[in-house]
Amino acid sequence: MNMDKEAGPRYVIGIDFGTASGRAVLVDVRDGRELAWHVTPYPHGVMEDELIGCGIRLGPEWALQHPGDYVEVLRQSVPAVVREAGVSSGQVIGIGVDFTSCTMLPVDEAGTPLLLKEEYRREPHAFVKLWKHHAAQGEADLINAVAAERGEAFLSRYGGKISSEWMVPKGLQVLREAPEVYAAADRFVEAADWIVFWMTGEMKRSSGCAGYKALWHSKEGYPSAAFYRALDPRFERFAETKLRGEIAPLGRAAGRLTGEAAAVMGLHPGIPVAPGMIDAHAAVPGVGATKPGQMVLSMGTSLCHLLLSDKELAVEGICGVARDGIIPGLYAYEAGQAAVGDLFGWYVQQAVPAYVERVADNEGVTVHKWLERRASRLRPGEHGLMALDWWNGNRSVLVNANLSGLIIGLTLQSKPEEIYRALLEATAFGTRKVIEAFETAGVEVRELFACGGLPGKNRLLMQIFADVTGREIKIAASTQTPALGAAMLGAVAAGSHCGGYDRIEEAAERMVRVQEETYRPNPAYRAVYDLLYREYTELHDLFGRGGREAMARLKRLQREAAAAGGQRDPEMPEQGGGRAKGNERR
Ligand SMILES: Nc1ncnc2c1ncn2[C@@H]1O[C@H](COP(=O)(O)OP(=O)(O)O)[C@@H](O)[C@H]1O
Ligand SMILES: O=C(CO)[C@H](O)[C@H](O)COP(=O)(O)O
Repeated sequence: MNMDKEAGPRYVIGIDFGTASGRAVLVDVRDGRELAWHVTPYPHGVMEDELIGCGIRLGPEWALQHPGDYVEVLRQSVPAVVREAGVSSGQVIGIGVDFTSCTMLPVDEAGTPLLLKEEYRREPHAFVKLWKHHAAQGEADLINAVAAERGEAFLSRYGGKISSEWMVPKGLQVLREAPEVYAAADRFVEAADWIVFWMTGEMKRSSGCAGYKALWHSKEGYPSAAFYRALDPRFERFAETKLRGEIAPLGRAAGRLTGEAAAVMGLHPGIPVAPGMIDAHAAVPGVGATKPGQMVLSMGTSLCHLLLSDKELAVEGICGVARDGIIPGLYAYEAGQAAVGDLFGWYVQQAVPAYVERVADNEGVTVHKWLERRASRLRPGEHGLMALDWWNGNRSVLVNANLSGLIIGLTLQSKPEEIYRALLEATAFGTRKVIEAFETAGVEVRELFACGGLPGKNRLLMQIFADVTGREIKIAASTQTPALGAAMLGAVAAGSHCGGYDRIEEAAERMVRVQEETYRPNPAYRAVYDLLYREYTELHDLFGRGGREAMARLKRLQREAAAAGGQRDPEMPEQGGGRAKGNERR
């Protein structure tokens, strides 16, 4: 592409593919100003109960998506931001994308998703398995047992356990439950890599997705064939065949926009496209974090903790660590909580009494807002409740999707706003556990930044996080931080010769701001929260480490009942984290 053709300022587009929707943001390369953004809800949403359109029931813990929805985001949101910003498409010099992960799908030799072929349209295993598809826990347990028994060195890079959310358990589940789909799949790819392929025609694997979610290491590659064979003889060549593909490092273009993709997106062909980045990782440059000791809390449906450090140490229950994983020259650690916004969303959609909805409606506020206002009037400890935030299992530090939610202290006097506050607090206690795991291992946490949808939605939540962790929290100025981070990668993919930047740190210096207002801990509340945290820890250890298997047994009974045909009533409304519209209304 000849960038001299168009005079004037240069722009980049960042596209963030979240759990329920995708959004594009158009950013000025010179100063990071966001000129326009646009959200496209996924038409199929998240399929948790059945395959939309054909009524095929899914088992417990399934979560699927349709890749056509991602293309819809490109078709709608990209032209919309160019139009709304009033810029010429010839001034767009780079594109970056970030995606939830591990969100994976089987494709054929041509890169076409298997579910688009007639014979697989009704086959759940041919669909995209979303990051929060937890039905591969049995496979994850097997992988962890076999890896520990064989003394596989990679385990320590992943906090000692692999999560059911990742590529290998999901691939193994396909092999065991739908061997014909496994055989028909030329490869399994991250959705982040597939959408870059769709735009550029280049099927490359982003180093971040491969490193954090598919057990790949820049020096050691994937685990050995002997390891995969020990899992299942049919799985021996999994990495060599189904995961094959060039690894695309950060900081370079993965490819250029094809003519066909450019026509759909209303852009010029030839624009450099950066390799896909994990959504939470893109938030790190997006808030301007580039130094050791800086931790970014990417707070949305889930919460991802990203910590930069100059040391590599073994930390309990992290999701992964990689040198150069996000910022060149530094180690980037990832940990996480699998339900945060989704937990609050579940409560609002599934458990608040009808009167709350009525009163909120009369007052012209959402149920979330009403509950937040009421809960803000309570002092710490006043509700007498304590919750374990494991509604979607525990990602860090216990790495166990068989764990589930819990509230104790309920009485006949308990009020909805009290329960809501207890849920907010539980997620903050979970984050304190993660911070302590890093510090216990000797990895310093000096500064906290928060970004994602939640900081702008719920002030009480942010204050509770500051009080419970006892730390100041700086809030990203951008409400679209992962998309901004992705746009910055687009600027780096373009490089300075095309009007972008050569290094991500340079892009961060020029394109990022944090808000002036921060959340500071309230010392009086801190002391009570220290006491409450002790209670949280006692419950956490009792159910998470103490050999109490009640949660796992209940899940097993649930699976057995489902297998015997007693699945959920199709007339019941969808659960939290389902289709975007229902989620946002309240
Ligand atoms: N006022 C609110 N307080 C707390 N959580 C909220 C509020 N409004 C929406 N949520 C939750 O926020 C989540 C969406 O967060 P967001 O960052 O926008 O999405 P994503 O994680 O998909 O990028 C949903 O799970 C929803 O239940
Ligand atoms: O595991 C992840 C990142 O490593 C997922 O992408 C993430 O947890 C889902 O993100 P969001 O809450 O923003 O939808």
